[in-house]
Amino acid sequence: MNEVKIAVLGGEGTGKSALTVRFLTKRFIGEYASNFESIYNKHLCLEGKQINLEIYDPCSQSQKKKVSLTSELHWADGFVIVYDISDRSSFAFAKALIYRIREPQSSHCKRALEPAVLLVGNKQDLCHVREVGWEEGQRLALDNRCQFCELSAAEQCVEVEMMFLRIIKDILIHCKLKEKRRSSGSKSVAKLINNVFGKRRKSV
Ligand SMILES: Nc1nc2c(ncn2[C@@H]2O[C@H](COP(=O)(O)OP(=O)(O)OP(=O)(O)O)[C@@H](O)[C@H]2O)c(=O)[nH]1
Repeated sequence: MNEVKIAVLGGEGTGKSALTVRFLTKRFIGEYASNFESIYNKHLCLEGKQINLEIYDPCSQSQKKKVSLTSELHWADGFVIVYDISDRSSFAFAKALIYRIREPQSSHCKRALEPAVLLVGNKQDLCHVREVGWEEGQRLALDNRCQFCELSAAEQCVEVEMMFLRIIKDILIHCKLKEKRRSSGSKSVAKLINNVFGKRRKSV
């Protein structure tokens, strides 16, 4: 069983809960409790692999709050960073979150490889009052080795599902690479030990 942990982060009211609930229940209910944090659990089968998925949806976070993320960086295998395309300040907050995740010292928290990140421009149905261009989102993602998409939790069920499946697949690829590195690392340590003791044995 593969364990996959995703933290859904972003500015206040960007639609973190709407996206999470849409993925888990296929529904958009409009208003979501924002005064408590939740970890949702879901079992799924993806490309023949059994996955135990946990999704962390924090309680309402003030954008003025310091972007510390220490516990999230220890807990999560991947991040969905959400901004609202009709709210420029939420894009600035998403940028700060991505910079924090990509800081060199952050990668020491849980892993040898940097975590998977998917940047999401939500509320695409509000494109008539758009404040953040599609290209800006794409550029931020490209510059920081993130995946990117724009969608609407309110109007697009399939796209939301595809978005979560995309980050899960990305996390599984990262896990595979990590295992490969670990096993090739232990092989080279074994080789080194063998060389050293092999040489000693010869000289006795
Ligand atoms: N038009 C539109 N509204 C949306 C969309 N997604 C969420 N909303 C609305 O945006 C508001 C905030 O959504 P939430 O899901 O509570 O956002 P959140 O990021 O979890 O909010 P906090 O936990 O308070 O930070 C709600 O009124 C939602 O109905 C969307 O795709 N389009």
